[in-house]
Amino acid sequence: MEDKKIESDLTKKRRRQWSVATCVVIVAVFFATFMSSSGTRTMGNNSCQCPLWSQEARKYTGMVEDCCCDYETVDFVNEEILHPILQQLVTTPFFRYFKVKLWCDCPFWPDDGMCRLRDCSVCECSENEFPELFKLPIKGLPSDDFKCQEGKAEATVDRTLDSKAFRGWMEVDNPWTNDDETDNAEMTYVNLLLNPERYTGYTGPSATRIWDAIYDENCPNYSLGEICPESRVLYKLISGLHSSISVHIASDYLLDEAKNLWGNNLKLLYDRVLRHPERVKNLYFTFLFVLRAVTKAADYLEQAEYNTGTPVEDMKMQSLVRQLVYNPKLQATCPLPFDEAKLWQGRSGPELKQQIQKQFKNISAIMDCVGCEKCRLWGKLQVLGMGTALKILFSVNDNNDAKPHLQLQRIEVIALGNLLNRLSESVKFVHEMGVMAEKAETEEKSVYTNKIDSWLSYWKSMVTK
Ligand SMILES: Cc1cc2nc3c(=O)[nH]c(=O)nc-3n(C[C@H](O)[C@H](O)[C@H](O)COP(=O)(O)OP(=O)(O)OC[C@H]3O[C@@H](n4cnc5c(N)ncnc54)[C@H](O)[C@@H]3O)c2cc1C
Repeated sequence: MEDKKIESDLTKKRRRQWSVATCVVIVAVFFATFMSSSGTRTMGNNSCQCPLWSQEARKYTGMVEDCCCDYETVDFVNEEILHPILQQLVTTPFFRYFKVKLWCDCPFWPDDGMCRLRDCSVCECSENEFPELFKLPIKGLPSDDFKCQEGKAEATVDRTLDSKAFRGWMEVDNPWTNDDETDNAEMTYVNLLLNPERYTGYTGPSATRIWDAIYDENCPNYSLGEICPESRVLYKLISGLHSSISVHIASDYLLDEAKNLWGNNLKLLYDRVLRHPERVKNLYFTFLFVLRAVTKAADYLEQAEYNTGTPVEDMKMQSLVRQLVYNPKLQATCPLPFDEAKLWQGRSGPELKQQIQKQFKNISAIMDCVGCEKCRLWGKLQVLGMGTALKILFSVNDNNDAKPHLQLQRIEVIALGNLLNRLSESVKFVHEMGVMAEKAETEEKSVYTNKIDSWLSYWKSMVTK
């Protein structure tokens, strides 16, 4: 009898131990899942293996990889010089009107318009603030073609066309992009100030498909040995742009839809960018790359014709351009943000350039598949800006005969200026809010860890009872 009682006590204790152990395992699995819940695809674990670029270093000090300027200097130069100039520059009439083909003629798959918010649609350009020189009759465009936007008529863009090239500006196609920028058919004018790049609610399989296609396009299963510096540059530019878009979503997020309350979403900033140090590094890299293109084209940009018919604004703008491209502080601290001369040196340089140019062109074609009008606008603008930077850096050498070879279109300069501003904003936001976002994340995790610890202690005490 006594033996049976001891045995049943033991069985009960064992059962209790088993159930506690099972709970501990469940908790541990749950905790491990939580800790590793990045939920995001890094370049290291998808089909295109690029592990060389994801070397972890959580502190952003020293030289920006493949660049000639360190993180501290970039932050200083950006906050002291570039950001204030660029913020003013992009509000001028020259830079705020962008000519773009917004129609959704995706060459790869049917558009699936996944836009959830009205903020997805592009706003109309107001007639009276549009520079006179831009105004030309509408040419053969259906005004009621809303098939690729969620918004109603009031959310559509101004269809006024600009078939007249600005004085002093070339009508040349950008070899790095898919759209023919000299073709004014189906082009639309957009006031960028009315259409800020921010959270739009564009998410899910449609958005993922675009990013997947972009990465698959430019990083197609390179084995380790096949990764050349040029392909690495292209990957980093795309990743840096992706980081910048994510930063803008995080910095201007719809916190409360009912109250239409917009603000910072630091959790999103952490999850999508900060917790992946290589994405932050690629953002800085992309910023320096585009900055190098702008300073390399300094003479061209300084001498270009910026007449928009608003003399006071135009003079102010020209002065801002000079301050940007010939800035003595910038020249003293970061004279060569990126050294493009190191690329295309191998014997297969020309073929490689052609191949990478083709890849970038395809990436630019994918922009027509972005299922949210506003995202498509900024995607196209920034890809054109990037294409312009590539054109400046890789079509023109540093010899004295360089100038005659560089031919830029007005919209290329507008895209380049706006892209640099977007990247400058992202770098500033990451620098200013990064520490706070990381701290908030650590605190949240420690609250969670404490909860789990006390839970574990409770169960342990149950076992030993
Ligand atoms: C061209 C374009 C413009 C867009 N513009 C906007 C916009 O203005 N507003 C808006 O709200 N949404 C915009 N989106 C959608 C937005 O970028 C995201 O796709 C969406 O918010 C869903 O995010 P996600 O967390 O699923 O990850 P996504 O940002 O969609 O990323 C997809 C995958 O790519 C990888 N990845 C993420 N970031 C990087 C990086 N920096 N480098 C390398 N790999 C990375 C990750 O593995 C991730 O899972 C745009 C999308 C595209 C394609």
